[in-house]
Amino acid sequence: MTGTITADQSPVIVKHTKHRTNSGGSTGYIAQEQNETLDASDGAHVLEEAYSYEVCKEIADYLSERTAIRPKIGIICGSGLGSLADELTNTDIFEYENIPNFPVSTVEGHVGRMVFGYLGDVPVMAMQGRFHYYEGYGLAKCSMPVRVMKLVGCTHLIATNAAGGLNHKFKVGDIMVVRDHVNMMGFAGNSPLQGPNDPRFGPRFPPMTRAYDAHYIKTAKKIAKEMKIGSDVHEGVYTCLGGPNYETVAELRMLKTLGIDAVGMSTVHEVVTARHCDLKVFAFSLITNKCSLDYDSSDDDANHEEVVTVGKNRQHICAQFTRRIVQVISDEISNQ
Ligand SMILES: O=P(O)(O)O[C@H]1O[C@H](CO)[C@@H](O)[C@H]1O
Ligand SMILES: Nc1nc2[nH]cnc2c(=O)[nH]1
Repeated sequence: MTGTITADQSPVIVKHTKHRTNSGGSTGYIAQEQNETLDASDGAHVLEEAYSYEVCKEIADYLSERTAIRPKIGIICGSGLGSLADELTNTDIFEYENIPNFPVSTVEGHVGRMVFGYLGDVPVMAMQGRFHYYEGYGLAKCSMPVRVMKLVGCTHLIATNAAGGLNHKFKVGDIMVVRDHVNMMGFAGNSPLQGPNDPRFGPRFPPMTRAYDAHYIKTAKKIAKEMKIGSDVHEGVYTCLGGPNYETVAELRMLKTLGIDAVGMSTVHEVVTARHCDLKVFAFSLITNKCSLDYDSSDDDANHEEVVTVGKNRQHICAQFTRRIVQVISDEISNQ
């Protein structure tokens, strides 16, 4: 462990930890620098695990060398939506535990594998399982696969998630196309981009005013109409909280007052990372539960079984919806 001094003179501890790597068939360890979070025990900023450009490239190369599929579109499957990846054909599948330096999925409804394959005739790579802050992974680590997607050659990210619906118009099973997000964890000083910036990924201060591509939002709504699910598909603002607990009524009332339509525990940091490295983003939430804004509500308490069950019940619609958006994006990439 080495100490350095930051611009604000607070002590910084850079930890060097060992990371599992099994490239080349043998299991070994490599040292890797870490990014910072606050260590309450001594008041120092302790960098949490960040993946350098070289390590992300190593992971991207590991994947690219083992598949001939060259995706331009990366997909992250939300809770219960992993079956989206089961729709892929001619797949090359990488279990997370076999990818060097990759974390593992620990949440039910997140299988834990990277699937390369074809959705229709479009090559994609899909994360069947994402990483969450509440699993003990820092935001940089949660978002690292987005950088890997970029280095594999993706130009677009489609992020899906399960979320609680705050907007009274939303029903369980509806889809909310994400118009924008409120980065609550960012307000609290936690960002996947914290720490030294590597300009090979993107700029120190990336804009977020157009985080979610307006053209794809419009396209998605058109697709919803064509699929005759227009009344089940909305547009709205998502926020991510740290979890793993669901929200209190007072917290939900506050979020609603802030203009939030759906709340979850993912996606925002992935999108920040994607925009930083200039990926175009389309995201949608499957509304898996209604958020109780009333202490006397007869709604069931939020629970992950319901979240996963609703995901499974709606997997077919979500897969069709995604497939059509992927086709439009792919056609546009081909015509550029
Ligand atoms: O955002 P995804 O991974 O879809 O899942 C959402 O659902 C889980 C809680 O039920 C949390 O992981 C939350 O983030
Ligand atoms: N934070 C949060 N995450 C969710 N994921 C699915 N439903 C919910 C919810 O109600 N709250």
